Amino acid sequence: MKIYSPKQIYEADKATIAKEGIPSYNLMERAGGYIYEWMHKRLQGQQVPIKVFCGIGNNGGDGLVVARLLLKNGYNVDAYIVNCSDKRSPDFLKAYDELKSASKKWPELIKKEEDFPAITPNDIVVDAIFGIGLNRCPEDWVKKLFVKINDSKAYVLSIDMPSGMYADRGLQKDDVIIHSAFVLSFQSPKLAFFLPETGKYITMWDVLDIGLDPEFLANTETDTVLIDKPDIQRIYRQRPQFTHKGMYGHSLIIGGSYGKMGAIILAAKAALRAGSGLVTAYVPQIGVPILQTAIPEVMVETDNFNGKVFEEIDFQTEANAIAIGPGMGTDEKTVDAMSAFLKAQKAPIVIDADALNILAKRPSLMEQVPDLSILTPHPGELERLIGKWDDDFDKLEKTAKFAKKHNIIIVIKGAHTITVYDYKLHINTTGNPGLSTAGTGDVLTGVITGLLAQGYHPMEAALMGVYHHGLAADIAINQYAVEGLIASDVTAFLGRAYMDLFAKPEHEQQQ
Ligand SMILES: NC(=O)C1=CN([C@@H]2O[C@H](COP(=O)(O)OP(=O)(O)OC[C@H]3O[C@@H](n4cnc5c(N)ncnc54)[C@H](O)[C@@H]3O)[C@@H](O)[C@H]2O)[C@@H](O)CC1
Ligand SMILES: Nc1ncnc2c1ncn2[C@@H]1O[C@H](COP(=O)(O)OP(=O)(O)O)[C@@H](O)[C@H]1O
Ligand SMILES: [K+]
Repeated sequence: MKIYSPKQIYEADKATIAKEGIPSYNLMERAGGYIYEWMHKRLQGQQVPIKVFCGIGNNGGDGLVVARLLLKNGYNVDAYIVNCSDKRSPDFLKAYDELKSASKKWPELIKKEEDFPAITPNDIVVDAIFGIGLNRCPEDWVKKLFVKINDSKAYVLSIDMPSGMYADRGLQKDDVIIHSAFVLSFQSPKLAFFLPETGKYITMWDVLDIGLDPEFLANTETDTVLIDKPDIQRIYRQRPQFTHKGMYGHSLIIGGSYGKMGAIILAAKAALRAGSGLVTAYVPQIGVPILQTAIPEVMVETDNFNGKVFEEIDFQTEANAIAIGPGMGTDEKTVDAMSAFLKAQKAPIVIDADALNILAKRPSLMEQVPDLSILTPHPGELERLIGKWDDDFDKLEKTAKFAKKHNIIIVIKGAHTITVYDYKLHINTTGNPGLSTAGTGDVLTGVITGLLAQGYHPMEAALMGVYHHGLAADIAINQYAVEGLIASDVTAFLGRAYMDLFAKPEHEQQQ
Protein backbone atom coordinates (compact mmCIF):
# COMPACT_ATOMS: atom_id res chain seq x y z
CA MET A 1 0.00 0.00 0.00
CA LYS A 2 1.32 3.43 -0.92
CA ILE A 3 1.70 6.04 1.81
CA TYR A 4 1.12 9.44 0.27
CA SER A 5 2.84 12.55 1.58
CA PRO A 6 0.66 15.50 2.69
CA LYS A 7 1.70 17.31 -0.51
CA GLN A 8 0.53 14.38 -2.65
CA ILE A 9 -2.80 14.25 -0.78
CA TYR A 10 -3.44 17.94 -1.41
CA GLU A 11 -2.60 17.33 -5.09
CA ALA A 12 -4.94 14.33 -5.20
CA ASP A 13 -7.71 16.56 -3.79
CA LYS A 14 -7.13 19.06 -6.56
CA ALA A 15 -7.00 16.38 -9.26
CA THR A 16 -10.27 14.86 -8.01
CA ILE A 17 -12.04 18.21 -7.86
CA ALA A 18 -10.89 19.08 -11.38
CA LYS A 19 -11.74 15.68 -12.87
CA GLU A 20 -15.16 15.32 -11.25
CA GLY A 21 -15.95 19.01 -11.76
CA ILE A 22 -17.18 19.31 -8.16
CA PRO A 23 -16.72 22.00 -5.53
CA SER A 24 -14.05 21.11 -2.96
CA TYR A 25 -16.72 21.14 -0.26
CA ASN A 26 -18.18 17.95 -1.77
CA LEU A 27 -15.02 16.10 -0.71
CA MET A 28 -15.53 17.27 2.85
CA GLU A 29 -19.15 16.11 2.80
CA ARG A 30 -18.02 12.77 1.40
CA ALA A 31 -15.30 12.33 4.02
CA GLY A 32 -17.61 13.38 6.88
CA GLY A 33 -20.33 11.08 5.52
CA TYR A 34 -18.03 8.06 5.60
CA ILE A 35 -16.97 8.82 9.15
CA TYR A 36 -20.58 9.18 10.21
CA GLU A 37 -21.39 5.79 8.61
CA TRP A 38 -18.43 4.18 10.38
CA MET A 39 -19.67 5.50 13.73
CA HIS A 40 -23.36 4.69 13.09
CA LYS A 41 -22.51 1.10 12.18
CA ARG A 42 -20.93 0.64 15.60
CA LEU A 43 -23.21 2.80 17.74
CA GLN A 44 -26.57 1.82 16.20
CA GLY A 45 -28.29 4.84 17.69
CA GLN A 46 -26.99 4.44 21.28
CA GLN A 47 -27.32 7.65 23.26
CA VAL A 48 -23.68 7.93 24.30
CA PRO A 49 -22.63 11.57 24.78
CA ILE A 50 -20.52 12.49 21.74
CA LYS A 51 -18.33 15.59 21.86
CA VAL A 52 -16.92 16.74 18.52
CA PHE A 53 -13.93 19.09 18.86
CA CYS A 54 -13.30 20.95 15.60
CA GLY A 55 -10.35 23.09 14.53
CA ILE A 56 -10.65 25.90 12.01
CA GLY A 57 -9.25 24.17 8.92
CA ASN A 58 -10.60 21.36 6.79
CA ASN A 59 -10.06 18.77 9.51
CA GLY A 60 -12.40 20.88 11.65
CA GLY A 61 -14.78 21.07 8.68
CA ASP A 62 -14.88 17.27 8.51
CA GLY A 63 -15.79 17.26 12.21
CA LEU A 64 -18.64 19.71 11.62
CA VAL A 65 -20.08 17.49 8.88
CA VAL A 66 -19.90 14.48 11.21
CA ALA A 67 -21.57 16.49 14.01
CA ARG A 68 -24.40 17.56 11.69
CA LEU A 69 -25.05 14.01 10.48
CA LEU A 70 -24.98 12.63 14.03
CA LEU A 71 -27.43 15.32 15.11
CA LYS A 72 -29.78 14.71 12.17
CA ASN A 73 -29.85 11.03 13.00
CA GLY A 74 -30.83 11.51 16.62
CA TYR A 75 -27.47 11.15 18.39
CA ASN A 76 -26.58 12.98 21.61
CA VAL A 77 -23.94 15.29 20.19
CA ASP A 78 -22.23 18.57 21.12
CA ALA A 79 -19.91 20.37 18.71
CA TYR A 80 -17.13 22.72 19.85
CA ILE A 81 -14.95 25.03 17.79
CA VAL A 82 -11.38 25.12 19.08
CA ASN A 83 -10.76 28.69 17.95
CA CYS A 84 -7.01 28.49 17.53
CA SER A 85 -6.84 31.01 14.66
CA ASP A 86 -9.07 33.50 12.85
CA LYS A 87 -8.08 32.14 9.47
CA ARG A 88 -10.93 29.70 8.92
CA SER A 89 -10.85 27.70 5.70
CA PRO A 90 -13.68 28.38 3.18
CA ASP A 91 -14.96 24.80 3.38
CA PHE A 92 -14.90 24.93 7.18
CA LEU A 93 -17.14 28.02 6.95
CA LYS A 94 -19.56 26.20 4.65
CA ALA A 95 -19.74 23.22 7.01
CA TYR A 96 -20.20 25.66 9.90
CA ASP A 97 -23.23 27.28 8.20
CA GLU A 98 -24.70 23.88 7.35
CA LEU A 99 -24.47 22.80 10.98
CA LYS A 100 -26.03 26.05 12.15
CA SER A 101 -28.99 25.63 9.81
CA ALA A 102 -29.48 22.02 10.92
CA SER A 103 -29.24 22.70 14.67
CA LYS A 104 -30.52 26.28 14.81
CA LYS A 105 -27.59 27.28 17.05
CA TRP A 106 -23.92 27.91 16.55
CA PRO A 107 -21.47 25.34 17.96
CA GLU A 108 -19.82 26.40 21.23
CA LEU A 109 -16.66 28.42 20.84
CA ILE A 110 -13.54 27.53 22.88
CA LYS A 111 -10.96 30.33 23.10
CA LYS A 112 -9.31 29.71 26.46
CA GLU A 113 -9.01 27.16 29.25
CA GLU A 114 -12.10 28.47 31.08
CA ASP A 115 -14.23 27.53 28.05
CA PHE A 116 -13.34 23.81 28.18
CA PRO A 117 -16.38 21.57 28.69
CA ALA A 118 -16.36 18.69 31.20
CA ILE A 119 -15.31 15.43 29.52
CA THR A 120 -16.12 12.12 31.23
CA PRO A 121 -14.84 8.58 30.65
CA ASN A 122 -18.28 7.70 29.23
CA ASP A 123 -18.04 10.27 26.44
CA ILE A 124 -16.95 9.66 22.90
CA VAL A 125 -14.61 12.40 21.74
CA VAL A 126 -14.30 13.04 18.02
CA ASP A 127 -10.94 14.69 17.51
CA ALA A 128 -11.16 16.98 14.46
CA ILE A 129 -8.86 19.76 15.62
CA PHE A 130 -5.84 19.33 13.36
CA GLY A 131 -5.15 16.96 10.47
CA ILE A 132 -2.33 16.98 7.95
CA GLY A 133 -2.30 20.79 7.96
CA LEU A 134 -0.70 21.22 11.39
CA ASN A 135 2.40 23.28 10.66
CA ARG A 136 3.40 24.95 13.92
CA CYS A 137 3.19 24.32 17.62
CA PRO A 138 -0.36 24.96 18.91
CA GLU A 139 -0.84 27.59 21.61
CA ASP A 140 -0.58 26.52 25.24
CA TRP A 141 -4.33 26.57 25.91
CA VAL A 142 -4.88 24.25 22.89
CA LYS A 143 -2.27 21.85 24.23
CA LYS A 144 -4.02 21.99 27.61
CA LEU A 145 -7.20 20.89 25.87
CA PHE A 146 -5.28 17.93 24.37
CA VAL A 147 -4.11 17.05 27.88
CA LYS A 148 -7.65 17.33 29.21
CA ILE A 149 -8.94 15.01 26.49
CA ASN A 150 -6.13 12.54 27.22
CA ASP A 151 -6.77 12.64 30.96
CA SER A 152 -10.53 12.22 30.55
CA LYS A 153 -10.24 8.52 29.58
CA ALA A 154 -13.01 9.11 27.03
CA TYR A 155 -12.94 6.99 23.86
CA VAL A 156 -11.18 9.15 21.27
CA LEU A 157 -11.83 8.80 17.55
CA SER A 158 -9.41 10.94 15.56
CA ILE A 159 -10.20 12.13 12.07
CA ASP A 160 -7.34 11.65 9.60
CA MET A 161 -4.60 12.07 12.25
CA PRO A 162 -4.45 12.47 16.02
CA SER A 163 -4.33 16.23 16.63
CA GLY A 164 -0.89 17.47 17.57
CA MET A 165 0.86 14.82 15.44
CA TYR A 166 2.67 16.26 12.43
CA ALA A 167 2.49 14.58 9.03
CA ASP A 168 6.03 15.60 8.08
CA ARG A 169 8.11 15.79 11.23
CA GLY A 170 8.64 13.76 14.36
CA LEU A 171 8.06 14.45 18.00
CA GLN A 172 9.87 17.43 19.49
CA LYS A 173 10.19 18.79 22.99
CA ASP A 174 6.95 20.31 24.32
CA ASP A 175 4.77 18.64 21.68
CA VAL A 176 1.47 17.25 22.97
CA ILE A 177 -0.45 14.70 20.93
CA ILE A 178 -4.00 13.43 21.45
CA HIS A 179 -4.04 9.71 22.34
CA SER A 180 -6.36 8.04 19.87
CA ALA A 181 -8.24 4.84 20.49
CA PHE A 182 -8.94 4.81 16.74
CA VAL A 183 -7.78 6.91 13.81
CA LEU A 184 -9.79 6.99 10.61
CA SER A 185 -7.26 8.16 8.09
CA PHE A 186 -8.19 9.36 4.63
CA GLN A 187 -6.95 7.40 1.63
CA SER A 188 -3.74 6.11 3.21
CA PRO A 189 -2.24 5.88 6.70
CA LYS A 190 0.40 8.47 7.52
CA LEU A 191 4.10 7.67 7.99
CA ALA A 192 4.03 9.01 11.59
CA PHE A 193 1.68 6.13 12.57
CA PHE A 194 4.56 3.67 12.17
CA LEU A 195 7.37 5.50 13.89
CA PRO A 196 8.16 4.75 17.54
CA GLU A 197 7.93 8.31 18.91
CA THR A 198 4.50 9.01 17.42
CA GLY A 199 2.99 5.57 16.70
CA LYS A 200 2.56 4.98 20.43
CA TYR A 201 -0.25 7.56 20.52
CA ILE A 202 -2.47 5.35 18.36
CA THR A 203 -4.16 2.14 19.46
CA MET A 204 -5.81 1.29 16.14
CA TRP A 205 -6.20 2.84 12.73
CA ASP A 206 -8.03 2.18 9.52
CA VAL A 207 -8.11 3.79 6.12
CA LEU A 208 -11.23 5.42 4.68
CA ASP A 209 -11.33 5.49 0.91
CA ILE A 210 -12.89 8.88 0.19
CA GLY A 211 -12.81 8.33 -3.55
CA LEU A 212 -9.86 10.49 -4.57
CA ASP A 213 -9.07 10.21 -8.28
CA PRO A 214 -7.91 6.57 -8.77
CA GLU A 215 -5.89 7.46 -11.85
CA PHE A 216 -3.95 10.15 -10.01
CA LEU A 217 -3.32 7.80 -7.09
CA ALA A 218 -2.21 4.94 -9.32
CA ASN A 219 0.20 7.13 -11.28
CA THR A 220 1.72 8.80 -8.24
CA GLU A 221 4.88 7.14 -6.96
CA THR A 222 5.43 7.40 -3.23
CA ASP A 223 8.66 7.33 -1.22
CA THR A 224 7.00 5.19 1.42
CA VAL A 225 5.13 1.90 1.05
CA LEU A 226 3.50 -0.46 3.51
CA ILE A 227 4.50 -4.05 2.78
CA ASP A 228 1.65 -6.50 3.15
CA LYS A 229 0.82 -10.03 2.09
CA PRO A 230 0.21 -9.46 -1.65
CA ASP A 231 3.64 -7.82 -1.95
CA ILE A 232 5.28 -10.90 -0.48
CA GLN A 233 3.16 -13.29 -2.55
CA ARG A 234 4.54 -11.56 -5.63
CA ILE A 235 8.12 -12.09 -4.43
CA TYR A 236 7.73 -15.75 -3.41
CA ARG A 237 8.97 -18.36 -5.88
CA GLN A 238 7.46 -21.81 -5.81
CA ARG A 239 9.84 -24.79 -5.89
CA PRO A 240 9.69 -27.03 -8.94
CA GLN A 241 9.47 -30.78 -8.30
CA PHE A 242 12.77 -32.06 -9.73
CA THR A 243 15.26 -30.31 -7.54
CA HIS A 244 18.14 -31.03 -5.21
CA LYS A 245 19.70 -29.20 -2.28
CA GLY A 246 22.35 -27.59 -4.44
CA MET A 247 19.64 -25.58 -6.18
CA TYR A 248 18.60 -23.79 -2.99
CA GLY A 249 21.88 -22.25 -2.15
CA HIS A 250 24.57 -22.53 0.46
CA SER A 251 24.44 -20.06 3.35
CA LEU A 252 27.55 -19.26 5.34
CA ILE A 253 26.98 -17.66 8.72
CA ILE A 254 30.04 -16.15 10.37
CA GLY A 255 29.96 -15.32 14.06
CA GLY A 256 29.95 -16.63 17.60
CA SER A 257 32.45 -16.15 20.42
CA TYR A 258 32.96 -17.60 23.89
CA GLY A 259 29.59 -17.40 25.71
CA LYS A 260 27.73 -16.22 22.60
CA MET A 261 27.58 -19.32 20.44
CA GLY A 262 23.78 -19.36 20.76
CA ALA A 263 23.49 -16.41 18.36
CA ILE A 264 25.10 -18.41 15.57
CA ILE A 265 22.99 -21.47 16.32
CA LEU A 266 19.84 -19.35 16.07
CA ALA A 267 20.92 -17.72 12.79
CA ALA A 268 22.08 -20.98 11.19
CA LYS A 269 18.92 -22.85 12.07
CA ALA A 270 16.74 -20.01 10.80
CA ALA A 271 18.62 -20.04 7.46
CA LEU A 272 17.76 -23.74 7.13
CA ARG A 273 14.11 -23.18 8.03
CA ALA A 274 13.93 -20.33 5.52
CA GLY A 275 14.79 -22.92 2.89
CA SER A 276 18.53 -22.67 2.33
CA GLY A 277 19.71 -25.98 0.77
CA LEU A 278 22.95 -26.07 2.78
CA VAL A 279 24.17 -24.08 5.75
CA THR A 280 27.69 -23.76 7.11
CA ALA A 281 28.57 -21.94 10.32
CA TYR A 282 32.02 -20.37 10.59
CA VAL A 283 32.91 -20.08 14.29
CA PRO A 284 36.02 -19.83 16.51
CA GLN A 285 37.37 -23.27 17.44
CA ILE A 286 35.70 -23.21 20.82
CA GLY A 287 32.33 -23.27 19.06
CA VAL A 288 32.79 -26.38 16.92
CA PRO A 289 31.50 -29.04 19.36
CA ILE A 290 28.67 -26.74 20.43
CA LEU A 291 27.45 -26.21 16.87
CA GLN A 292 27.86 -29.86 15.89
CA THR A 293 25.82 -30.97 18.87
CA ALA A 294 23.12 -28.34 18.57
CA ILE A 295 22.25 -28.67 14.85
CA PRO A 296 23.16 -31.86 12.99
CA GLU A 297 22.03 -30.38 9.64
CA VAL A 298 24.63 -27.61 9.78
CA MET A 299 28.29 -27.95 8.69
CA VAL A 300 30.98 -26.14 10.63
CA GLU A 301 34.23 -24.44 9.66
CA THR A 302 36.67 -22.76 12.02
CA ASP A 303 39.84 -20.65 12.05
CA ASN A 304 43.35 -21.96 12.68
CA PHE A 305 43.67 -20.38 16.11
CA ASN A 306 42.68 -21.86 19.39
CA GLY A 307 40.98 -18.74 20.70
CA LYS A 308 37.66 -17.68 22.15
CA VAL A 309 37.16 -15.16 19.32
CA PHE A 310 38.07 -15.02 15.63
CA GLU A 311 41.57 -14.15 14.63
CA GLU A 312 41.01 -14.97 10.98
CA ILE A 313 38.06 -15.48 8.65
CA ASP A 314 39.27 -17.93 6.05
CA PHE A 315 36.88 -20.58 4.79
CA GLN A 316 36.61 -23.19 2.04
CA THR A 317 32.83 -23.05 1.65
CA GLU A 318 31.60 -21.75 -1.70
CA ALA A 319 28.68 -19.84 -0.38
CA ASN A 320 25.79 -18.27 -2.30
CA ALA A 321 25.10 -15.94 0.61
CA ILE A 322 27.17 -14.87 3.60
CA ALA A 323 26.09 -13.28 6.87
CA ILE A 324 28.51 -11.92 9.43
CA GLY A 325 28.08 -10.67 12.97
CA PRO A 326 25.82 -12.62 15.36
CA GLY A 327 27.61 -13.18 18.67
CA MET A 328 30.97 -12.34 17.07
CA GLY A 329 32.34 -9.81 19.59
CA THR A 330 34.40 -6.75 18.72
CA ASP A 331 37.87 -7.86 19.84
CA GLU A 332 40.65 -6.05 17.94
CA LYS A 333 41.77 -9.37 16.40
CA THR A 334 38.23 -9.89 15.11
CA VAL A 335 38.15 -6.34 13.72
CA ASP A 336 41.30 -7.11 11.69
CA ALA A 337 39.88 -10.45 10.58
CA MET A 338 36.67 -8.78 9.43
CA SER A 339 38.60 -6.09 7.60
CA ALA A 340 40.48 -8.71 5.57
CA PHE A 341 37.27 -10.65 4.97
CA LEU A 342 35.40 -7.57 3.67
CA LYS A 343 38.16 -6.76 1.18
CA ALA A 344 37.62 -10.14 -0.47
CA GLN A 345 33.83 -9.79 -0.84
CA LYS A 346 32.24 -8.91 -4.15
CA ALA A 347 28.63 -10.13 -3.79
CA PRO A 348 26.11 -8.61 -1.33
CA ILE A 349 26.40 -9.88 2.26
CA VAL A 350 24.25 -9.62 5.38
CA ILE A 351 25.80 -7.59 8.20
CA ASP A 352 24.36 -7.73 11.70
CA ALA A 353 25.10 -7.22 15.39
CA ASP A 354 28.82 -7.03 16.26
CA ALA A 355 29.80 -6.74 12.59
CA LEU A 356 27.78 -3.49 12.60
CA ASN A 357 29.54 -2.38 15.77
CA ILE A 358 32.87 -3.05 14.07
CA LEU A 359 31.82 -0.89 11.10
CA ALA A 360 30.94 1.86 13.58
CA LYS A 361 34.32 1.43 15.27
CA ARG A 362 36.21 1.59 11.97
CA PRO A 363 34.09 3.69 9.59
CA SER A 364 36.68 3.36 6.79
CA LEU A 365 35.57 -0.27 6.45
CA MET A 366 32.26 0.96 4.98
CA GLU A 367 34.13 1.48 1.70
CA GLN A 368 34.71 -2.30 1.52
CA VAL A 369 31.05 -3.26 2.01
CA PRO A 370 29.78 -4.71 -1.29
CA ASP A 371 26.94 -2.92 -3.10
CA LEU A 372 23.45 -4.07 -2.13
CA SER A 373 24.61 -5.60 1.12
CA ILE A 374 21.92 -5.79 3.79
CA LEU A 375 22.65 -4.18 7.17
CA THR A 376 20.19 -5.04 9.95
CA PRO A 377 20.73 -2.64 12.87
CA HIS A 378 18.43 -2.17 15.85
CA PRO A 379 18.18 1.53 16.82
CA GLY A 380 21.27 1.35 19.11
CA GLU A 381 23.44 -0.12 16.36
CA LEU A 382 22.03 2.36 13.86
CA GLU A 383 22.98 5.30 16.06
CA ARG A 384 26.53 3.99 16.36
CA LEU A 385 26.68 3.83 12.55
CA ILE A 386 25.06 7.09 11.47
CA GLY A 387 25.21 9.26 14.59
CA LYS A 388 22.43 10.89 16.64
CA TRP A 389 19.17 12.11 15.08
CA ASP A 390 16.75 14.86 16.13
CA ASP A 391 13.54 12.87 15.70
CA ASP A 392 12.21 9.83 13.85
CA PHE A 393 11.83 11.67 10.53
CA ASP A 394 15.41 12.90 10.81
CA LYS A 395 16.51 9.33 11.58
CA LEU A 396 14.91 8.10 8.35
CA GLU A 397 16.47 10.88 6.32
CA LYS A 398 19.94 10.26 7.74
CA THR A 399 19.58 6.50 7.22
CA ALA A 400 18.41 6.98 3.63
CA LYS A 401 21.40 9.24 2.89
CA PHE A 402 23.84 6.75 4.43
CA ALA A 403 22.26 3.85 2.49
CA LYS A 404 22.43 5.83 -0.77
CA LYS A 405 26.03 6.90 -0.19
CA HIS A 406 27.18 3.29 0.21
CA ASN A 407 24.57 1.74 -2.12
CA ILE A 408 23.37 -0.61 0.60
CA ILE A 409 20.06 -1.76 2.08
CA ILE A 410 19.42 -0.84 5.72
CA VAL A 411 16.81 -2.71 7.73
CA ILE A 412 15.91 -0.57 10.76
CA LYS A 413 14.53 -3.10 13.22
CA GLY A 414 11.71 -2.29 15.60
CA ALA A 415 7.95 -2.56 16.07
CA HIS A 416 7.50 -1.61 12.41
CA THR A 417 10.77 -2.60 10.81
CA ILE A 418 11.59 -0.22 7.97
CA THR A 419 13.76 -1.33 5.04
CA VAL A 420 15.52 1.61 3.43
CA TYR A 421 17.04 1.58 -0.04
CA ASP A 422 17.54 4.25 -2.70
CA TYR A 423 15.60 6.84 -0.65
CA LYS A 424 12.56 4.56 -0.48
CA LEU A 425 11.04 3.35 2.80
CA HIS A 426 9.33 -0.07 3.07
CA ILE A 427 7.33 -0.45 6.27
CA ASN A 428 6.69 -3.95 7.56
CA THR A 429 3.23 -4.91 8.83
CA THR A 430 3.91 -8.16 10.72
CA GLY A 431 5.42 -8.86 14.14
CA ASN A 432 4.42 -8.22 17.73
CA PRO A 433 5.97 -7.32 21.10
CA GLY A 434 6.70 -11.03 21.67
CA LEU A 435 9.72 -10.41 19.42
CA SER A 436 11.23 -8.14 22.07
CA THR A 437 13.30 -11.03 23.38
CA ALA A 438 16.90 -12.19 23.11
CA GLY A 439 18.02 -13.66 19.81
CA THR A 440 15.13 -12.73 17.52
CA GLY A 441 17.49 -10.46 15.58
CA ASP A 442 19.82 -13.42 15.00
CA VAL A 443 16.89 -15.37 13.64
CA LEU A 444 16.10 -12.52 11.25
CA THR A 445 19.68 -12.55 9.97
CA GLY A 446 19.38 -16.27 9.31
CA VAL A 447 16.09 -15.91 7.45
CA ILE A 448 17.36 -13.11 5.20
CA THR A 449 20.57 -15.04 4.46
CA GLY A 450 18.63 -18.23 3.69
CA LEU A 451 16.50 -16.33 1.17
CA LEU A 452 19.52 -14.61 -0.38
CA ALA A 453 21.17 -18.03 -0.80
CA GLN A 454 18.09 -19.29 -2.65
CA GLY A 455 18.59 -16.62 -5.28
CA TYR A 456 16.20 -13.92 -4.12
CA HIS A 457 17.41 -10.41 -4.98
CA PRO A 458 18.79 -8.64 -1.88
CA MET A 459 15.75 -6.32 -1.68
CA GLU A 460 13.40 -9.28 -2.03
CA ALA A 461 15.31 -11.21 0.63
CA ALA A 462 15.21 -8.24 3.02
CA LEU A 463 11.49 -7.49 2.55
CA MET A 464 10.37 -11.11 2.55
CA GLY A 465 12.69 -12.02 5.43
CA VAL A 466 11.39 -9.23 7.66
CA TYR A 467 7.76 -9.99 6.77
CA HIS A 468 8.18 -13.71 7.27
CA HIS A 469 10.00 -13.35 10.59
CA GLY A 470 7.17 -11.18 11.93
CA LEU A 471 4.48 -13.45 10.52
CA ALA A 472 6.05 -16.53 12.16
CA ALA A 473 5.98 -14.64 15.47
CA ASP A 474 2.34 -13.61 14.90
CA ILE A 475 1.36 -17.26 14.42
CA ALA A 476 3.57 -18.49 17.27
CA ILE A 477 2.00 -16.21 19.92
CA ASN A 478 -1.27 -18.12 19.52
CA GLN A 479 0.61 -20.90 21.27
CA TYR A 480 3.11 -19.06 23.50
CA ALA A 481 1.60 -15.60 24.09
CA VAL A 482 3.84 -12.56 23.72
CA GLU A 483 5.45 -13.13 27.11
CA GLY A 484 6.28 -16.78 26.45
CA LEU A 485 7.68 -16.42 22.93
CA ILE A 486 11.41 -17.07 22.54
CA ALA A 487 13.63 -16.72 19.48
CA SER A 488 13.72 -20.47 18.68
CA ASP A 489 9.91 -20.49 18.51
CA VAL A 490 10.07 -17.93 15.70
CA THR A 491 12.32 -20.32 13.74
CA ALA A 492 10.03 -23.25 14.50
CA PHE A 493 7.06 -21.34 13.07
CA LEU A 494 8.75 -20.20 9.84
CA GLY A 495 7.18 -23.16 8.03
CA ARG A 496 3.72 -22.15 9.20
CA ALA A 497 4.43 -18.65 7.95
CA TYR A 498 5.14 -20.08 4.47
CA MET A 499 1.85 -22.00 4.63
CA ASP A 500 -0.03 -18.93 5.74
CA LEU A 501 1.21 -16.96 2.76
CA PHE A 502 -1.14 -18.77 0.42
CA ALA A 503 -3.74 -20.07 2.89
CA LYS A 504 -7.31 -19.29 1.97
CA PRO A 505 -9.25 -17.19 4.47
CA GLU A 506 -11.06 -19.41 7.01
CA HIS A 507 -14.55 -18.87 5.60
CA GLU A 508 -13.38 -20.09 2.16
CA GLN A 509 -11.69 -23.16 3.64
CA GLN A 510 -14.99 -24.33 5.13
CA GLN A 511 -16.84 -24.25 1.80
N1 LIG B 1 -8.10 14.24 0.57
C1 LIG B 1 -8.23 14.35 1.84
O1 LIG B 1 -7.53 13.67 2.58
C2 LIG B 1 -9.21 15.28 2.40
C3 LIG B 1 -8.89 15.86 3.60
N2 LIG B 1 -9.73 16.62 4.29
C4 LIG B 1 -9.33 17.14 5.59
O2 LIG B 1 -8.49 18.23 5.46
C5 LIG B 1 -7.47 18.18 6.42
C6 LIG B 1 -6.39 19.13 6.05
O3 LIG B 1 -6.97 20.39 6.16
P1 LIG B 1 -6.18 21.75 6.30
O4 LIG B 1 -5.13 21.82 5.29
O5 LIG B 1 -7.21 22.82 6.33
O6 LIG B 1 -5.46 21.63 7.70
P2 LIG B 1 -6.00 21.16 9.13
O7 LIG B 1 -7.47 21.22 9.22
O8 LIG B 1 -5.32 19.90 9.43
O9 LIG B 1 -5.52 22.21 10.21
C7 LIG B 1 -4.64 23.11 10.18
C8 LIG B 1 -5.24 24.46 9.87
O10 LIG B 1 -4.91 25.31 10.92
C9 LIG B 1 -3.77 26.07 10.62
N3 LIG B 1 -2.80 25.74 11.63
C10 LIG B 1 -1.77 24.86 11.55
N4 LIG B 1 -1.12 24.76 12.69
C11 LIG B 1 -1.75 25.59 13.54
C12 LIG B 1 -1.55 25.94 14.88
N5 LIG B 1 -0.57 25.41 15.59
N6 LIG B 1 -2.38 26.81 15.47
C13 LIG B 1 -3.39 27.34 14.77
N7 LIG B 1 -3.64 27.06 13.49
C14 LIG B 1 -2.83 26.21 12.88
C15 LIG B 1 -3.31 25.67 9.24
O11 LIG B 1 -2.86 26.81 8.53
C16 LIG B 1 -4.57 25.03 8.65
O12 LIG B 1 -5.39 25.99 8.08
C17 LIG B 1 -7.14 16.71 6.44
O13 LIG B 1 -6.42 16.31 7.55
C18 LIG B 1 -8.52 16.12 6.41
O14 LIG B 1 -9.08 16.03 7.68
C19 LIG B 1 -11.15 16.65 3.89
O15 LIG B 1 -11.76 17.82 4.25
C20 LIG B 1 -11.41 16.38 2.45
C21 LIG B 1 -10.46 15.56 1.70
N1 LIG C 1 7.49 -4.71 19.73
C1 LIG C 1 7.91 -5.33 18.62
N2 LIG C 1 7.06 -5.54 17.60
C2 LIG C 1 7.49 -6.15 16.48
N3 LIG C 1 8.75 -6.59 16.28
C3 LIG C 1 9.63 -6.41 17.26
C4 LIG C 1 9.27 -5.79 18.48
N4 LIG C 1 10.36 -5.76 19.28
C5 LIG C 1 11.36 -6.33 18.60
N5 LIG C 1 10.93 -6.72 17.38
C6 LIG C 1 11.76 -7.39 16.35
O1 LIG C 1 12.60 -8.35 17.00
C7 LIG C 1 13.91 -8.33 16.46
C8 LIG C 1 14.90 -7.93 17.57
O2 LIG C 1 16.20 -7.85 17.07
P1 LIG C 1 17.45 -7.47 17.98
O3 LIG C 1 17.15 -6.24 18.77
O4 LIG C 1 18.64 -7.46 17.09
O5 LIG C 1 17.51 -8.68 18.98
P2 LIG C 1 18.74 -9.64 19.36
O6 LIG C 1 19.98 -8.81 19.32
O7 LIG C 1 18.44 -10.13 20.74
O8 LIG C 1 18.74 -10.74 18.38
C9 LIG C 1 13.87 -7.38 15.28
O9 LIG C 1 13.57 -8.07 14.10
C10 LIG C 1 12.71 -6.43 15.66
O10 LIG C 1 12.13 -5.83 14.54
K1 LIG D 1 -7.60 15.17 14.00
